[in-house]
Amino acid sequence: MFIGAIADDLTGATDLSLTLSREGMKVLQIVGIPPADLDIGEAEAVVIALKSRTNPADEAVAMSLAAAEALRGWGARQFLFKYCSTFDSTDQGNIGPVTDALMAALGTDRAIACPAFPTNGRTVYRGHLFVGDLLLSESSMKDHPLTPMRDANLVRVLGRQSANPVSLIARETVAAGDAALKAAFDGLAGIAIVDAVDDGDLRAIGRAARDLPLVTGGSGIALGLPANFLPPGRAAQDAVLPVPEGRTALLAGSCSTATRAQIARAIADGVPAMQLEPVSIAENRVTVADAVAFCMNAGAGLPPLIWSSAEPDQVRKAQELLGREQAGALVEAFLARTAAELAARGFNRFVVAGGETSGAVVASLDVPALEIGPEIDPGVPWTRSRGGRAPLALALKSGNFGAEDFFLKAWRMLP
Ligand SMILES: Nc1ncnc2c1ncn2[C@@H]1O[C@H](COP(=O)(O)OP(=O)(O)O)[C@@H](O)[C@H]1O
Ligand SMILES: O=C(O)[C@@H](O)C(=O)COP(=O)(O)O
Repeated sequence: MFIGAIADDLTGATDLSLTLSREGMKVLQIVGIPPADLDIGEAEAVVIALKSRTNPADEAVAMSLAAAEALRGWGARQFLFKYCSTFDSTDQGNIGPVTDALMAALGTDRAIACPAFPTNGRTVYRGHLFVGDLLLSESSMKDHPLTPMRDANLVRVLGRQSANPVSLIARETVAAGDAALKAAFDGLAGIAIVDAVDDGDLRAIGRAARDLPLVTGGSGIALGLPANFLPPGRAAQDAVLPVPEGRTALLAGSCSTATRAQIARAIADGVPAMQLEPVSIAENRVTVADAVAFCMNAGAGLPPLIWSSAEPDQVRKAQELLGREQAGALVEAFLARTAAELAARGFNRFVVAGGETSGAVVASLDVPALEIGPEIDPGVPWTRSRGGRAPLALALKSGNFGAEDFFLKAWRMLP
């Protein structure tokens, strides 16, 4: 096994698995910390999907170290810590503490950090993260329900989270050729934010990172890594998919701008939709049984959508009443229980919007591992469950990814 990856959320893990498999690697994505005796078969990359992005830092560190230990046991030659392309974190963590802990566990004094994902508009220039044309701090990420991002200077952001020195390797060095970039990596002490504005930069970073024990970043950082290990000319892996006939449910807990637009579009296109609201859940005015009945009665046409996504003002109000974590946890648990009940009633295809939401839903569905299927939109593949009670097709969408017609596009791709 070549690349051992630890992803801090489930949609991030599928995003990364898609990139690695398109670059030719045989990828196995595991959900949660695996048993030590799990057979990884012929996998050349193993991606362990955690749900550690918003946990207390010590929990995230403990989970990540346990995942690293499993990957080490399978002989990983290089470790990759995957976090969000919008660097979702707080001053307490978890990108810094987890990177520090992995560096210590791997016995290395250096690592690079690059969340760039140019295909989806995330670029890093002079250490500043851009989302499209906006600085991170001016993008909708400033209002994220769990990890509001109000500083675009990643050297500063990571500097507040990490005990290691944090420096910048600027675009000039990235563009100066492989030898110059490798020399910069060789001379590094601590963690370097690395600029990248296009896929060419990411491939150059990948080549230069060949000997680094630990690489961290968004899925883009994986573009150039497989070629360091695979024979030349390896083609993209076949996308697997077919699942038995069954019903589809659409579940949305992401409050991102993209997901809200996708919900509006799906409703405009005629999808039967039921809106959730955290305070109503807390007061038992809406129950899982209501949501299940709604889906069961939705008829044989377009798939039903259960959604909680709200504008920043509404999210703030719910959080003031319930607490930030409690509001999120209530919605996550509601959608997760709804999915489990639906799975028991013949639904075997789920489209889920939101990283934390997907983590909660998949945890309730008994899915030990995932195989990567065809891409729906950049960074979002269909996946098929491996192991577990019954085969499921799962499209796990990062909140801000996907075109406006994502929900029905995903649904229409299934046989
Ligand atoms: N109406 C709402 N009010 C408050 N929090 C909400 C609401 N709807 C969803 N949430 C919570 O917001 C969080 C969204 O995070 P996530 O699912 O990771 O989406 P994203 O991929 O956009 O980051 C989840 O914890 C979810 O339960
Ligand atoms: O890197 C990314 O942007 C995604 O892979 C990702 O991690 C997004 O997280 P969520 O928006 O919480 O789904």
